[in-house]
Amino acid sequence: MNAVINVQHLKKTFNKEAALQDVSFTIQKGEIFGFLGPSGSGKTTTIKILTAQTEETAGDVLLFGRPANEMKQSNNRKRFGILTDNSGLYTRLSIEENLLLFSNLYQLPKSAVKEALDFVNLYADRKKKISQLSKGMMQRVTLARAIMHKPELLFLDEPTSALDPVNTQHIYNGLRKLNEMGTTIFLTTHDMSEAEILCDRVAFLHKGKIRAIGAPKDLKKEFGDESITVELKNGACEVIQTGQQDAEKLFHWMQSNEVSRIYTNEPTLGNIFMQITGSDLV
Ligand SMILES: Nc1ncnc2c1ncn2[C@@H]1O[C@H](COP(=O)(O)OP(=O)(O)OP(=O)(O)O)[C@@H](O)[C@H]1O
Repeated sequence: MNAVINVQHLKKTFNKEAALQDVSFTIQKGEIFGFLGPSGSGKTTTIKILTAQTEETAGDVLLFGRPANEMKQSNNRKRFGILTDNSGLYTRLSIEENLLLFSNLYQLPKSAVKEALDFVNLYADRKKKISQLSKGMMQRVTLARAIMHKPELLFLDEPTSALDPVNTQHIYNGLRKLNEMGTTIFLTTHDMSEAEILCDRVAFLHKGKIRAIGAPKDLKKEFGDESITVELKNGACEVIQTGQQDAEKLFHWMQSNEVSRIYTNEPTLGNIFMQITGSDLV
């Protein structure tokens, strides 16, 4: 077993209100794992517990086989990186100066700063002061800091929530490369297309409970029907099943050159979330 994260029966209450209820999951080395849920479902609370910023009320939380609170120890800090919305950047310093400070702290070579700036597409803006940055640029600087030391485990809380499509794509490519080099990634999002594009497995979190967990393609198979839609040249739209009976219909339309388009009726992760919980992801 190569579990990087192992969470069993995790519970967290704030003033007697349950934020997490009996949450269990494991994440293997090299996975990109997505925690999907609407606002208030408990995503950030989970990241805070995993990164020892908040204590659990009950349950077992192991990182690299050790209790999560040991990750606070200085010899363990280098093993993971965290991106949250609480930036902790020095606003009067430039982007580059902030990253240089961080690289010194972790005794990284100077080249790590350039690499991190390229990762988040900010090399040209490196002299800008943090106080002058847009929300999306700030998010990219925080991400640069989180990945700079090439951690074994990376926590990303809504990593692209403030980014435009071009930078979002750039970050996705960077995260894939980092993952190929061995970094395990735990990310939270309520963007289901982000989860589909990036994640090997996802968990659906709703009101502090995991409602489903699995690879996006397996969840789609489990919760989808096997129908396909056939659009005919006369404008009609026919939904047919993938069995013998409807195969004959399809054969007939194809033979008589009536088919304009064919597509599967695969549900999106958002459809599945709605089907399971009765509510939207946003
Ligand atoms: N420090 C706190 N004190 C009291 N309640 C809290 C605290 N932190 C979180 N909560 C509550 O716990 C629940 C889960 O919150 P959490 O921030 O984990 O949700 P989330 O899924 O990350 O939401 P979002 O997508 O909006 O960030 C919410 O009901 C929230 O109000």
